[in-house]
Amino acid sequence: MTATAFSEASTSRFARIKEGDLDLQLHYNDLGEGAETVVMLHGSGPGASGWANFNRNIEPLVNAGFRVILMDCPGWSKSDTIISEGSRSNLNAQALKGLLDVLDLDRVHIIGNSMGAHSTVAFALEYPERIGKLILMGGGTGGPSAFVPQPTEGIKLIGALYRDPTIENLKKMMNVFVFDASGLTDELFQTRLDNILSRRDHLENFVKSSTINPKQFPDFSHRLHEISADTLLVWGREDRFVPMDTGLRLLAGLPKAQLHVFNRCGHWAQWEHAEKFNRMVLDFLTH
Ligand SMILES: O=C(O)CCC(=O)/C=C/C=C(\O)C(=O)O
Repeated sequence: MTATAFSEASTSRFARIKEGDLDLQLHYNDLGEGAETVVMLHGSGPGASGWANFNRNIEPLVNAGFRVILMDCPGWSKSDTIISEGSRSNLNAQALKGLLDVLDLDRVHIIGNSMGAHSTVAFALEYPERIGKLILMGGGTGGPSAFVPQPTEGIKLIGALYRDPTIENLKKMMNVFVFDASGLTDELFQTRLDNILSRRDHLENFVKSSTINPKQFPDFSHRLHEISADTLLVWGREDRFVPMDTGLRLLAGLPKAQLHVFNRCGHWAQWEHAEKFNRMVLDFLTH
């Protein structure tokens, strides 16, 4: 399959999941065919989606013979909206379990970005028999940084954009996402703003959730030793959303972890350093 052979629209799918107390329609993109499947979980910014976060990372995996599933978490993109009163990491993990059951997938590799990485750790703790290898970028535990005041400037900008979704606030947030903002095009800003404004219910419910429970992503540090999966941690040295020392804590706590830190890189390592990131991921998954 080549880069032009698939698009968001042609790979867009919906599934009804019933998992515990969740009864939701989830949106996902389904690409490629292969005995092994890689699930990608996006971050928590307004307008995020599997496609928005990972569109630079799908093709090499599909070409290498993996099936790729991009799950849009409850409350994002074309998935049903939700108010999260407890741990959003566990809520997303529960939703993923439901989706894997519907798709009849026993065991998957997971790539999680930020909130997606927090959710991957929750999934690995809840359903250890369902995971292969893990790749965590800019997240994995909601624990505090030892060095950077919290909430970080990036997380504050996410909150401002949720409350007031203007192009100005979007640009402020996205300029902090990356180390080098020159790659952010007007088209990218506009696509993201369209995503944001198309689901006001998601924005309102995110703000409600954060008001009910400001700690949506619990600190899993004390349970990291339970995860026996091979894990690749990837961080941007200049991450202004989830600071790099969080990656060091994951490295210390996860028994089979290795860490790669990109310099000249913000919170979106998979986008800013896509080529090298893709090579590293393929090497990690196939050896
Ligand atoms: O609050 C946290 O720890 C997670 C923040 C987070 O998930 C931010 C992600 C941002 C994106 O990658 C995005 O919106 O595309």
